Amino acid sequence: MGLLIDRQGRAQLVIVGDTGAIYIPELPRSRQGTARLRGLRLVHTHLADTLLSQEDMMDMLFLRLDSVGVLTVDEFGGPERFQYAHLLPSVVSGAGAGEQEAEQGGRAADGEEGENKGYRVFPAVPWDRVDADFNALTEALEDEMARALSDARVADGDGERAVLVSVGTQPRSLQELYLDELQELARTAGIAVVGRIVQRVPQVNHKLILGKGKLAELEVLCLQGNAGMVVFDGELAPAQLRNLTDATERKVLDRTQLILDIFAQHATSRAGKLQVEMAQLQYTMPRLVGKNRAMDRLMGGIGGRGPGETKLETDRRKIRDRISRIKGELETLRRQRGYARDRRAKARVPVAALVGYTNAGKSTTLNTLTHSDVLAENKLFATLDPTTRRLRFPQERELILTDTVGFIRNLPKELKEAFEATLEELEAADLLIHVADAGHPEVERQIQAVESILTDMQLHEIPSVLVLNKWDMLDDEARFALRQAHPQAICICARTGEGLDGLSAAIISRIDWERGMVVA
Ligand SMILES: Nc1nc2c(ncn2[C@@H]2O[C@H](COP(=O)(O)OP(=O)(O)OP(=O)(O)O)[C@@H](O)[C@H]2O)c(=O)[nH]1
Ligand SMILES: [Mg+2]
Repeated sequence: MGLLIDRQGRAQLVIVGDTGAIYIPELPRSRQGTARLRGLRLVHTHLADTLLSQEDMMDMLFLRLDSVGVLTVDEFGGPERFQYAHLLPSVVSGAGAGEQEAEQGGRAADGEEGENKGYRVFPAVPWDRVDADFNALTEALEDEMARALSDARVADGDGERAVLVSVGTQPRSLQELYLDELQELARTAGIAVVGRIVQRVPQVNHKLILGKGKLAELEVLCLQGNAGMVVFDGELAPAQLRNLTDATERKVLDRTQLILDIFAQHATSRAGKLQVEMAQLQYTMPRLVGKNRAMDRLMGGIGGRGPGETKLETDRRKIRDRISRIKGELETLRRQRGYARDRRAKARVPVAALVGYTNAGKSTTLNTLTHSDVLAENKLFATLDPTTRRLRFPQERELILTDTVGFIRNLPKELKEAFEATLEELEAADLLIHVADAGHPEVERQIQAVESILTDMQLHEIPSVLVLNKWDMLDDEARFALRQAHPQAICICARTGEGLDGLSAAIISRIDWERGMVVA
């Protein structure tokens, strides 16, 4: 038997179960999102002499109960011992706090094992010696939660707050690296990350991705960091997105949606906006079934970016129409760009294109080389539209330098298609200047990712120069190692302009100025 008791001490619900369990019906959604407790505590009986179980803890977590208590019953139905537990307001630090398996009933009572899971379990006492003021306890808890919350607000502004999750078959260390990148993406999108979960599994659970234990851990992190959003690394299938949204009662995003969101924020030109809208529509359409609050965001939530809220109500047919109209318009823009390219080709002005991982310093390099003022900032995908500048060398030599959208590993397929027109600029290039961020811990992996994308796009035959940028961030040892690994590379500091003479010389020497073509 179980009672759900409100803060005035009134029983709101009486639940009668069988010998093994009670089933708590779906409760109305909690007030004011995630910061507060539900205002109900559960007291229930265990017919055997077992104390609070893992199941009880999960109920407390998922329902955000003020507390959960158990009363054990002897063979004659008389009360014996009472034990209770409540959630902890402190922010659980670090990921993977709970690798522990589900505990069996009774064990939770011993020791403070629950501490790092975000709840506290009190020792059992005889039922007539219970001495706890549940209201005072709850009040103190909510106070502390509110305080932790406002501290966090001060620390990271008022953006949305999210917990990042990676579940996969890859080694944990690799998943951590991917999460680092996801965290950078989140930062760029204006989302504060309040927790991370990494789990290595032999096989990913198709329905929910996360097992029940991890889902509980996620709930703890969200609750304590007051996160209204969960971001998964990788792509979620439509059904997974729905299941996770239901299970967590929070907005659920995957990496692709996050990238699309950033693109939507950064798109400025007509073509850029259309391309992003098309990618969003293509990715969103199969995910439109059912109610998913992630769509609020995806479909133009904050600040009205993206295709806009009203489109949410439109049916698939309209979306399909919209996609084909956008395709038409993009085709026109693409043709116009083609003409411009043809003119340049006729004039025999050689073209060099800056390519590279996002945030490597492509725009900064363009700025310093051509004394321009293109937007360069410490954000991923700051540049979406190709920008061209003329670059003059001595002896009347001149070339066109193009800045392009950055690459990222596992570039979502929808984006690749949508940005085809932009990336077409690259096909016409005589020389690719591959800018890499030498100061990034993952520089080698990023260089490889860029090279494999170039191969994918069949651009690997275009001559290229590797540029190791942000050289200023390295110590001598790191410089030596990188030089060894890439003897042909040109080391520069685009911010100060150091090494750019070397880059100019390399560009000049790679281009056949008589024919406007590159020396093979
Ligand atoms: N320390 C250091 N930072 C640099 C250097 N060059 C660029 N940066 C910084 O790196 C960040 C990214 O530079 P961008 O030029 O915007 O990079 P990008 O490759 O155009 O990036 P996206 O367009 O976002 O893909 C900025 O904060 C720059 O100030 C450098 O030589 N040294
Ligand atoms: Mg840029």
